[in-house]
Amino acid sequence: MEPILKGRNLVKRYGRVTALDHCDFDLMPGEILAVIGDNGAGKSTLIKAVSGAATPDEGEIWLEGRKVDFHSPIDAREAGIETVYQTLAMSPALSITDNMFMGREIRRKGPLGSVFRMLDRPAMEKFARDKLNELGLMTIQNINQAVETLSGGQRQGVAVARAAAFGSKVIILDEPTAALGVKESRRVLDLIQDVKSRGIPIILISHNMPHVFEVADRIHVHRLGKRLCVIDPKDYTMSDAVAFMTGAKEPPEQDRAA
Ligand SMILES: Nc1ncnc2c1ncn2[C@@H]1O[C@H](COP(=O)(O)OP(=O)(O)OP(=O)(O)O)[C@@H](O)[C@H]1O
Repeated sequence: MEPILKGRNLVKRYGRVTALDHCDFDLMPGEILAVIGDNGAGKSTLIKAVSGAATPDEGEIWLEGRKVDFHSPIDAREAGIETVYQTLAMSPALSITDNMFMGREIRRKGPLGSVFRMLDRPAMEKFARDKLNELGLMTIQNINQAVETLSGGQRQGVAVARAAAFGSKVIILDEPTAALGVKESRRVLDLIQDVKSRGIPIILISHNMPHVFEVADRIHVHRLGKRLCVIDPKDYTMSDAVAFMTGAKEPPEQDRAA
């Protein structure tokens, strides 16, 4: 099976710091791939490279077997890679519906839409409601409620629903549970599984080992700017993973990345 998203030999330097040092990366279709690593290992830089937020100095990125060259997050988004950052890009004062669309609004049919740019609000509200429903997020009562009135978990839910709604091929979640309580984290983990069950692969960056071990199919361990190994969470303990991450222990040969 070919990876849906693949990085080869990625290098990114910031002055004297090499944040990515000939790094490889593979996301397989339909999987949840966790990316773990110590602070400063280069996880965010890797994610920025595959999501268009940073241009690598060297190396190649392939999406569905085609080489891609992203110059901005918009390029990546248009190609089907949606990133949900911990600091959610949402407008708190706007409604859930408006936040779901942001730049992709449905216009009225005919000249009212094309000339006067009038929005088809009923269609937008229906779409938003359907999408939240599909993902079991209808604890949200009112689709026209401002996002600032939602709980942290619900906001994360809206952001993930937005990513899942627009035909994404890959969803990247950066520390989705970091700011959440136990119950809200639970909801977000369930939501991640739901998105996976729709066939959309997910890259999950997280420092939370129990969460990683609960949902990930494979774990990419990042150390010193590159992929050290990829492990199956069923074969290792959380303390093994942390030991690989920090360099306290070396992974066995068969799991080492080339
Ligand atoms: N814009 C930048 N300018 C200069 N140095 C940077 C920049 N972005 C990242 N770095 C450096 O690159 C290295 C990798 O950083 P990165 O943020 O990718 O690590 P990380 O694994 O995501 O860390 P954390 O878990 O702490 O978020 C670090 O040494 C960091 O200081």
